[in-house]
Amino acid sequence: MEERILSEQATTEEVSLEQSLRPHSFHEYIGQDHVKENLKIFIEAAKIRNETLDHVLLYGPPGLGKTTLASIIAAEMGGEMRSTSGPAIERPGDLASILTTIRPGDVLFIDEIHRLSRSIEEILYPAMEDFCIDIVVGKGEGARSIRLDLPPFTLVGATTRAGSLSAPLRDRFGVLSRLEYYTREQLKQIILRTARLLQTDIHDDAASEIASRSRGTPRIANRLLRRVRDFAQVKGDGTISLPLTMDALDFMRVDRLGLDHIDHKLLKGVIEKFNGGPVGLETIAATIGEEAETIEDVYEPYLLQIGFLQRTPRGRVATVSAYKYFRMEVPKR
Ligand SMILES: Nc1ncnc2c1ncn2[C@@H]1O[C@H](COP(=O)(O)OP(=O)(O)OP(=O)(O)O)[C@@H](O)[C@H]1O
Repeated sequence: MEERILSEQATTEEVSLEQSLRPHSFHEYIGQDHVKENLKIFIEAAKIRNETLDHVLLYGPPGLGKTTLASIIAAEMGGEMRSTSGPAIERPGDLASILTTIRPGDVLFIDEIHRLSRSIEEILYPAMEDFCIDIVVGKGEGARSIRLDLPPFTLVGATTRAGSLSAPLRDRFGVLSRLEYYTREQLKQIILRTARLLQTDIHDDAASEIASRSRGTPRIANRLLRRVRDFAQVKGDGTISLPLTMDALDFMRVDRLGLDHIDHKLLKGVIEKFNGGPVGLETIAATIGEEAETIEDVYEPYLLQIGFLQRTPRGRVATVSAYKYFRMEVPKR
């Protein structure tokens, strides 16, 4: 997959930067009101009962703030967050060594939890239900299983694919919260907040423009803001104005809806080569030279969200809105 300014995934350089931009409380965390209000009630109830919060599964596209929310949950519960991810836990020992460092009230955050192997999942079940794990020590005939008690903790799992989670694992979460794409106004607030933290002057209309092109995703909003800030520093006086923002984003080939050349290629491919569809995912993948899975996970969700593409049992279909956006004549179907 080629480097993409609009990628929802964090780049290596962004990981530590994002840490410093992360909101630390529900108050600072913009949007996702429904999820926040629910969590606040559950956290308060758990505190009244002097218990840990039930395990939480956060799901939704990348970059919408799942890790941030997990760290806020930990802070609100007065614990620490230990982070790991599905692919990082290869052997039972990997999981056991994290679980045994947990202290009462901590949050164990497992990103990409749908990628845990079955054998690891099975160790997790008693850990989630009864706060204990069974580990095998020794080998061969001398091997025996010992039970270790764990302090009460909250598991926060994050996934972009809730449907890929096994049913027994999904059933062990007491709270399931779906994160939604952010509105333009919410993204604008996030951009203004980040600009303040980066000590950058930005005009209100410029923040709105970046918000419109951020695909409903805070990670992209913050990234575009930083790139536009580079332009402002090199080509202007450091202040982010609307004309400068438009020039910078056009130069980066991010259009007014936050679509780039790959989205254009995909949509125009469906329209021009397949008369608007329906066309199968594999065929689209072959036409634009991307993996089917990448299209499904990375490119398509936003195009579905803005109503440019539809999923039908016979394949993907370009909508009338997509035709109109590209000023193309809508065929009679
Ligand atoms: N609601 C929000 N308010 C302000 N900033 C946010 C919000 N949500 C996310 N951000 C910012 O967006 C960036 C990405 O968020 P985060 O890492 O939590 O996303 P994520 O959903 O966990 O992504 P991934 O699953 O790909 O790791 C962070 O730097 C954070 O500062």
